[in-house]
Amino acid sequence: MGKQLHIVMFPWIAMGHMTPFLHLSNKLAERGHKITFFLPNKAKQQLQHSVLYPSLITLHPITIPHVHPLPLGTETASDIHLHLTGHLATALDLTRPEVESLIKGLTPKPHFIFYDFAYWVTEIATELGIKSVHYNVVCAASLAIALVPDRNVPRDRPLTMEDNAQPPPGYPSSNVVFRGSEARHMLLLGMEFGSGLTFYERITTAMKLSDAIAIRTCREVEGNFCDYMSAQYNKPVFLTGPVLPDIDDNIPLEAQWAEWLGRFEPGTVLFCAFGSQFILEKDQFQELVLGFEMTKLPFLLALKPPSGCASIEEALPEGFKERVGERGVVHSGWVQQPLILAHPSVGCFVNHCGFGSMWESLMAASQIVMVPQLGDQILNTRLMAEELKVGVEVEKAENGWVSKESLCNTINLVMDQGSEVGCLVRKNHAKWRQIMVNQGFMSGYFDTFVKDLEMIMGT
Ligand SMILES: O=c1ccn([C@@H]2O[C@H](COP(=O)(O)OP(=O)(O)O[C@H]3OC[C@@H](O)[C@H](O)[C@H]3O)[C@@H](O)[C@H]2O)c(=O)[nH]1
Repeated sequence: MGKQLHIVMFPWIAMGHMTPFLHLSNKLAERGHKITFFLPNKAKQQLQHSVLYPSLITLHPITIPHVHPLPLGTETASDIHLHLTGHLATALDLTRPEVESLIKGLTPKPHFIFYDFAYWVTEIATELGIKSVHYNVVCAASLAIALVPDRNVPRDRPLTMEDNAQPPPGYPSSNVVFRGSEARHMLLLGMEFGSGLTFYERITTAMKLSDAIAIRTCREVEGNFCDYMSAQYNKPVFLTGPVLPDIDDNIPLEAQWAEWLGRFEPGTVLFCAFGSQFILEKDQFQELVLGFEMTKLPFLLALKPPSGCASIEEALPEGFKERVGERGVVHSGWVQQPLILAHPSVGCFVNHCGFGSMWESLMAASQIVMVPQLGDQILNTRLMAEELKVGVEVEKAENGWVSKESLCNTINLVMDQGSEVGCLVRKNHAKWRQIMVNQGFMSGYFDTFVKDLEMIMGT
């Protein structure tokens, strides 16, 4: 090993950001590097068990100040409704004095600070002679389409749908784009996100001030978007690869799922999960579960209770349980998604194409059906469905509604052994999976990433 690096991690205070930053920390610690990770206290309790190298990784709690109108005790994005998130960014900015004094007190002096939303840590880093790396946990395509200097986001008026209709000049794809009313997902760019600055200003400033941009992706999948980012910001773009946690052979799949999945033939079960964040509306939730019922295939759905419902039971359509019997399970708790995907009975993964699930679906053997909900998930889906052609996106109505027929037809299309589309995505998926599971693929990315860091350390 070369020199031991000391790296400060300071991700945006949302589980979808802190978790991949911690996966990255584990990979760096695996190679002997030291990590100091700043995060709110509750998140520390939740993530502590995922620290694989406690002697090298220190989770350091920081206090999130109270900001009106956030509920008292708010610490992360999971504590609040999406529309309040901008105020949480104000709270993040108010941690600056604490973060600054913590960084100044660290020994040995850190070599790097990895951050994403806290653009101001770059000023602290520069003053102390520390390099700053803007680490991105979403696909390069979503950065390239939305968060580059050449995107025109007016300051003097609200952003409109027309502003969002076209990708920025030189954007390298006509497939990985928003279509029609999906452009509404870009309206966030012009919204205030923390006191006195928009989301667009926050993130583009954060990237401009960095010594390097790092992205959790790989060149094989997103090389053209990474090159575009590098040209837009005129700085190096380092890739970590997907950084998926290794499956721990000592932790088996929970017995209830192993037993239930074991009842079915290989490749016949539908598994569905929509990530850690998104909550469906009740009518859409019911429509989707009816779509699974229509397929006549066995299914395991790991879904949160829909909006306004305290439990899954109360949300299920009338007579649903009696009709599907033992063939279908709708579960509201957390399941071990990677282990379920590795089970031979699972034949199709219906998912929201969050960035973590996207990589996990590529690594799994099952067919892929995608129902994206949020902006970056739509672009991930287009990458998978239109560029790599490894899965199929369920067709939505213009207002975003997914009908049970549309879901059922898409699942049947990929599950039908004789279907042309099913065969094509199966073949392409097998090819990509082969590349990704190849020993050395992930570790090769990581070795290069560490070399990249060492290279800029001396500059
Ligand atoms: O029941 C579950 C659900 C999810 N998971 C795991 O939780 C992770 C979910 O991460 P995803 O990135 O797919 O989705 P999330 O919705 O949680 O993430 C969020 O941040 C990343 C963005 O790309 C997403 O758009 C955003 O929603 C996956 O690693 C998945 O394996 C479980 O282990 N069990």
